[in-house]
Amino acid sequence: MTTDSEIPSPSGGKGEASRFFALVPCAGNGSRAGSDGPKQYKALHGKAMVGHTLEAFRALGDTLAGLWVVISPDDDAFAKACPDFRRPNEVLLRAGGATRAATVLNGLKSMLSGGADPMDWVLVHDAARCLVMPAQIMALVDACRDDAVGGLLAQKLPDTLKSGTSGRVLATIDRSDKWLAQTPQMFRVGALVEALESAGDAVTDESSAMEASGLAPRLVPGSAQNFKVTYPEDFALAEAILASRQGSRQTLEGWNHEHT
Ligand SMILES: Nc1ccn([C@@H]2O[C@H](COP(=O)(O)OP(=O)(O)OP(=O)(O)O)[C@@H](O)[C@H]2O)c(=O)n1
Ligand SMILES: C[C@](O)(CO)[C@H](O)COP(=O)(O)O
Repeated sequence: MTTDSEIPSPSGGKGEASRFFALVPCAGNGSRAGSDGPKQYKALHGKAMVGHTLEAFRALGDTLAGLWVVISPDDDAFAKACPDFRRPNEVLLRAGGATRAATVLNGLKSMLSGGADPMDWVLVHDAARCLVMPAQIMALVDACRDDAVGGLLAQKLPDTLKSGTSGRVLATIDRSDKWLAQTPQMFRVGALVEALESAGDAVTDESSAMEASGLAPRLVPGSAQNFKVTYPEDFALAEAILASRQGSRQTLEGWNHEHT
């Protein structure tokens, strides 16, 4: 593993002038969620799940140079779910792949051909992680903008951790160094493309690809509320949390007002 202290700071690129892009993979089927159609289009608290996700990124305003969404080539739901996704810095790409990694890689390559610099940062975030808060995204940006590698939101394990087989416990695992990986995950565009190209389709997140390249991404504490809607019971929980926030958390000012 290469760590921060062993890696030279990026040089030869834009340095301080690097921009920040967000890329939202939105081409999954949601098979574990058991809903009719892809889960990211299910309405929660009056809006499609992906609409809540995009709202959190829009709240960053000028911090983001571009907000990219990658959908399936045959998607017929996004336009109805997010009819206002057409601001000057918003890009919709019909280039979803067979795996999340393929969808992300397709999006990143288009981003590079569309003028992004390899040294620009990209924040990759699941469409299905619709409870992310603008302040959490900014916490990741602030923690990683001077980092040599980049990093991800992640959560320490709140429960005792077991390994098991055939429905029986094998052992209790030391959880002191264990984290649940969340998104956004933030890396330099060029480095992430190279890492995903060599890691292949099997990696389930961007960090895994960077790790396979010998790098050690920074772990930035997220929160339990930034969970990925995955199973049928997750919809009700996400709906209840969105309702409890009463709309104001989706601006940085609103979130700060509520939480300070
Ligand atoms: N080929 C794929 C698979 C997933 N995703 C996206 O990656 C995120 C995380 O994926 P996850 O929810 O785990 O996967 P799904 O394929 O949507 O669900 P499942 O694995 O249950 O089928 C989601 O926003 C999903 O839309 C994608 O863009 N392209
Ligand atoms: C990227 C991710 O959300 C990090 O936890 C997750 O790995 C994607 O979901 P999957 O269940 O691994 O496909």
